[in-house]
Amino acid sequence: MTNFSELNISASTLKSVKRMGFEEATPIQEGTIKFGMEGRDIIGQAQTGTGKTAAFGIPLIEKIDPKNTNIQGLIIAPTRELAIQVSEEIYRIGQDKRVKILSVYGGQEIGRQIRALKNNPHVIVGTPGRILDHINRRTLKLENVQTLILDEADEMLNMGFIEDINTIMESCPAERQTLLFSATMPKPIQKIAEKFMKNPEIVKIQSKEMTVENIEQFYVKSHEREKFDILSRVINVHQPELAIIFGRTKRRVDELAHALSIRGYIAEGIHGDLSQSKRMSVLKQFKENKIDILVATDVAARGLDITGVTHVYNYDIPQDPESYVHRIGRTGRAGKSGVAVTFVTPREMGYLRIVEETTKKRMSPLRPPSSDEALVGQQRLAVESLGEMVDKNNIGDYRAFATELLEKYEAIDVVAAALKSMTREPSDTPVSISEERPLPSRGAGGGGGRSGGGGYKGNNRSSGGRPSSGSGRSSERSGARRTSAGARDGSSSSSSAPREGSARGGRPRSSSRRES
Ligand SMILES: Nc1ncnc2c1ncn2[C@@H]1O[C@H](COP(=O)(O)OP(=O)(O)OP(=O)(O)O)[C@@H](O)[C@H]1O
Ligand SMILES: [Mg+2]
Repeated sequence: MTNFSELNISASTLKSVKRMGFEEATPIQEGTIKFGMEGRDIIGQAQTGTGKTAAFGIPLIEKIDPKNTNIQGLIIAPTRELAIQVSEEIYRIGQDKRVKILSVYGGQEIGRQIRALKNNPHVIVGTPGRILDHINRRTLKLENVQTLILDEADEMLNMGFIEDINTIMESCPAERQTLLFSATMPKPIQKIAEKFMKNPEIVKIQSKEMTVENIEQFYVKSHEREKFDILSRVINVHQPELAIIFGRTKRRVDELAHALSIRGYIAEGIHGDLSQSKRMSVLKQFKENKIDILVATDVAARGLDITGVTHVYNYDIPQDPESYVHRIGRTGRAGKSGVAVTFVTPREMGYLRIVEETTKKRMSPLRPPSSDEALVGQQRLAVESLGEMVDKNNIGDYRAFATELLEKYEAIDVVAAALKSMTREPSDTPVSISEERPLPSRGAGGGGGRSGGGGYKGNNRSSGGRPSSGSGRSSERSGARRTSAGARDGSSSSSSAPREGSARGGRPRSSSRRES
């Protein structure tokens, strides 16, 4: 472990980093900060939650000349929420040097951004679509950019973003430093990356597994129709402090959030069809623990750093192993522990094996808890809360009523009744979750896995092909049967499983995560 003071960083940055509570550099920080400060191009890969933001943020801030009024650094991130989060962390790192940071992303009034751009920020953090928009309006001048950073680099260089990234790169000087970071870097994408880098230093923090050790990983094999009830029971037993449930489509997320609310959980959904203000308010409430369960599409899978997320549930197994790595990486961050549970239908077992092959980590089978076990979980929670209330001792106002009750009833019955009233008893209020089309079937055991680049994203849908303009989200929405959670698991004959925003106007599927 290296202390930041041994890394030759300036006094002002050191002061900022100390204020952020960082003492020792994490391995990726130790491995890249030196090269970054030497001006080298870097591909940095390290597990989720291990401090990659500061690994690129510190050398970036070190190179900024605050007296120079040009934009000197550009960071591109795949989602709006991540752009905001990264800009906040970079701001903190550059605070003592008085570096000006501006984030630009879709869904925010452009006029406001144009005015802010006139304020001479030194660093821009943004999403590709909005950055391009500003380039086209000539409101963003990138000819003095010295450092270009792609956070979640493999996602940014994936089919859906690559054209935009190319155009943005062309607006930056050829003589610049380029830094690429991600927890995953499939070989074909790394090859693309190396083409526009100059002799990059490749820093991969080696570990046995691609996912962090402190996340316990489970899977539950279950039919589509059983998933929701099992999920509720598992949640009742786990009693997560904060949980994220990932669903495959926006409709799925809406329905799950609604169903969880009906069953008494404090849950909200987040996906790309919501207004930006709604997205931000949901995330804020989740960070402030006003929401216990965030239900999300992959829009929340990458980079988001939310303290206190103890559990991640994949209600649907993700199609790409990379997506799995990033989703479960929302827990177990910065050395904390976490639990991840992935639901998999019998037909999708092949995907589970491919995930395991990629992460080099086996998931343990999780036996679905019985409803009695789920009830015991909730009862324990009530016992704990009651005990805490007694310990806090601010119940004086209730003592007289307690005495009144105890004159009439046995003490044990009174306490039992209090516990019952506090227990969220497993509810069987009917909920409605539409069946999701299963992923294209894949031989259990890997079925050849991911050969070359062929397994990566848009290319691995050979059985289903690209969704044509007719097979996108909207047709899926209207076409799918709405059934109650207890309805039969109708196996769909379709081999395509559209994901968020896919096939809008016939675009290739991997443009699904594009945002402006
Ligand atoms: N040296 C450090 N000491 C202590 N905490 C740190 C250090 N560096 C980063 N952190 C904290 O660790 C958390 C995770 O960092 P960060 O979000 O940069 O991870 P990441 O590697 O980018 O993860 P992901 O792959 O999910 O994007 C943050 O809360 C960050 O403030
Ligand atoms: Mg990150």
